[in-house]
Amino acid sequence: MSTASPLIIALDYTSLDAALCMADRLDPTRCRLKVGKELFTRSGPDVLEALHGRGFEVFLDLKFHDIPNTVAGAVQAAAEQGVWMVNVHAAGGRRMMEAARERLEQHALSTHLIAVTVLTSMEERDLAEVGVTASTEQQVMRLATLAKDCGLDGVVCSSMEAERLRETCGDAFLKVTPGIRPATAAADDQRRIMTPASAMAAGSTHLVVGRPVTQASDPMAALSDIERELAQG
Ligand SMILES: O=C(O)c1cc(=O)[nH]c(=O)n1[C@@H]1O[C@H](COP(=O)(O)O)[C@@H](O)[C@H]1O
Repeated sequence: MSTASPLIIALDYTSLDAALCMADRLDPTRCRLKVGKELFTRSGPDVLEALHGRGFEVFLDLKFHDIPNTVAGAVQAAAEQGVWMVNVHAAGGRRMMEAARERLEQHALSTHLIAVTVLTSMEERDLAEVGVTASTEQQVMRLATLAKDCGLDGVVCSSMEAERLRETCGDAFLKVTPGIRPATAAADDQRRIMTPASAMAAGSTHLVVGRPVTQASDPMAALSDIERELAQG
């Protein structure tokens, strides 16, 4: 089932049962789901089959970062399981991203391939500690431009960079933005955050929302609140 909603709900759970319990409270016509490292490492591909069976499109967020041949193989494996979107780390470089994109093309796989730029949990001092002297924005722009040049469909970035990315990379280049927090929600471990409506206004094409929905006492009500905020602009 395809949805026009920009919302991607992060199923960050420790077991398949817990993830499916949440999926059963959500509606595949109103959101997509994201499966990340913890859930996938625990459940394996079963989770993808179960979510696809419930009609959800799935973003498999394993953030591959390895030598080109290994990443190309992993991206192919993900796409062959029918996921809607898969990601790699742009810091893996041109040859890695091109190999992944070419592998999808060779096998006529239509899964969206996007690249993580700078994690939304990172600030400038975190970048400096790993030897990146550029500002966060400069580093995001550098990696996003490289990802676009390698033929990727878009990037994961914070909504704080989405506006400049829209100017540089255009509307069609996907800007998938985590670090989304309704005004009343806690920031948790996120650093570069925005409200859902501001993130869309800034040029995000998709919003990744985890805890503000999955930890809410009524997740569907929390999702409806976000939809209402988005409709009001
Ligand atoms: O690739 C991601 O999805 C991602 C990239 C990033 O820079 N920051 C980030 O938070 N994420 C993911 O987005 C989700 C955010 O969840 P919440 O902070 O609970 O809304 C988590 O599953 C993260 O793994």
